Amino acid sequence: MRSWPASEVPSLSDAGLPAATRPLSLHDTGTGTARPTSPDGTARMYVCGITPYDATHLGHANTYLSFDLVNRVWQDLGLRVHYVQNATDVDDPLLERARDTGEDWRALADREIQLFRDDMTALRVLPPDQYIGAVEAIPLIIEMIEKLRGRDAAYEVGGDVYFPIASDPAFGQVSRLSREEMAPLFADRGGDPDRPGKRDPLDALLWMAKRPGEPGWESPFGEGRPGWHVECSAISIEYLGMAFDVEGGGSDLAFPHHEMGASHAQVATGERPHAHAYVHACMVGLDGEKMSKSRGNLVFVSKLREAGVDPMAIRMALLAHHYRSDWEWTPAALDEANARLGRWRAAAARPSGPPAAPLAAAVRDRLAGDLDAPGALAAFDAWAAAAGTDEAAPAQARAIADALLGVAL
Ligand SMILES: Nc1ncnc2c1ncn2[C@@H]1O[C@H](COS(=O)(=O)NC(=O)[C@@H](N)CS)[C@@H](O)[C@H]1O
Ligand SMILES: [Zn+2]
Repeated sequence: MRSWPASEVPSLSDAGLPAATRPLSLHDTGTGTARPTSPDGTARMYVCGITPYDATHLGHANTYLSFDLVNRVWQDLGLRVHYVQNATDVDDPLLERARDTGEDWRALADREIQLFRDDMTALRVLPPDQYIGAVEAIPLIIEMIEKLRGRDAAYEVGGDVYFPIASDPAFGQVSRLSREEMAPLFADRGGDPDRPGKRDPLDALLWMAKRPGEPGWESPFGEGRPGWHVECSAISIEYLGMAFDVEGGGSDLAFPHHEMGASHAQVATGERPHAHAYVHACMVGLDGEKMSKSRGNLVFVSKLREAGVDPMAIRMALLAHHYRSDWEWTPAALDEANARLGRWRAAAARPSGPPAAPLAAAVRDRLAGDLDAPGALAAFDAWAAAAGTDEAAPAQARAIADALLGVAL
């Protein structure tokens, strides 16, 4: 599937600034600590994409923006980044929405994915090298399920195929949750713990036999459609291989999605780990609840853009929060971001300013420490508020805002 146009990432050394040196440290859910990412030459990242309906709300945007910072910091360190993202363009919630609205599920997915591409482009989120839909990945998914069957790590219940978590001794090492904590989350997030005939309530669906009125694809285990988690296992391994650097998503993906996906990948390949770090971004809320389709408390990037809001102000409003601390959206956030953007643009339009090398060092230092974007914004505030006579500084400051924060001044 087509991704979206990439905005140019300026090289800070071309702008006359020193090279970055501090490696990026990210909080890894699997170990509960922030650890330096140590890609060998090419940094490999898989970020779970949208299920294409209700795109792109500010929660989605906040998550993709967080991993855009990872991409930019790695590029600033001189690393090549291999970035892969999926789109879950066939799955229960999508088919339900299409049924509710009477729209063809493919048309719904296509329209929402295009909206997502436009919003990501406006927010200057760099595109993945491969943007892969679940439907186009079905041959890969079937291959992975065959591998699991070959390792006796798949079994049938009523025509559907399940993954036995007992086949993975390391199950639980991504989320580090107890079984008591896993059970309710599994039920809440698409699982079917109470289905009779399963060996373990937490066993996850790999392939669902075709239901009447639903799409289905041929497979060696009957006509049907893929389960959710196996889609990201199959796509991530196909394009990145095992032991890639970062698997990313919002915190609601740690369990079951990333746990299960890692388990499928590790059992199917017999290799470990699936990813070196599992990185999870916070939940953005509105009116006291996590912004989510089911609650309908959504603020859409496209609606703000239609209302004439500068996408750079939206980006700055999101960057004002640490990527791992849940927060609530308020209209005031946009006013503050607009004012801040105005101050930065005025400062970067001056004929001279304070030297920019210390600014580059401060922004890099803050971002390298588990993406402290609020700290990086504060460093830029300080530069913008100070006077100086360095005539190269304003252009260098613009390059710093663009390359590291994705903000076009
Ligand atoms: N309120 C929210 N705040 C922050 N991130 C959110 C919020 N709601 C959803 N997300 C994140 O946005 C991304 C897309 O969510 S989604 O559209 O539901 N799609 C999926 O989770 C699957 N297609 C992943 S394979 C996920 O990483 C999810 O964690
Ligand atoms: Zn995923």
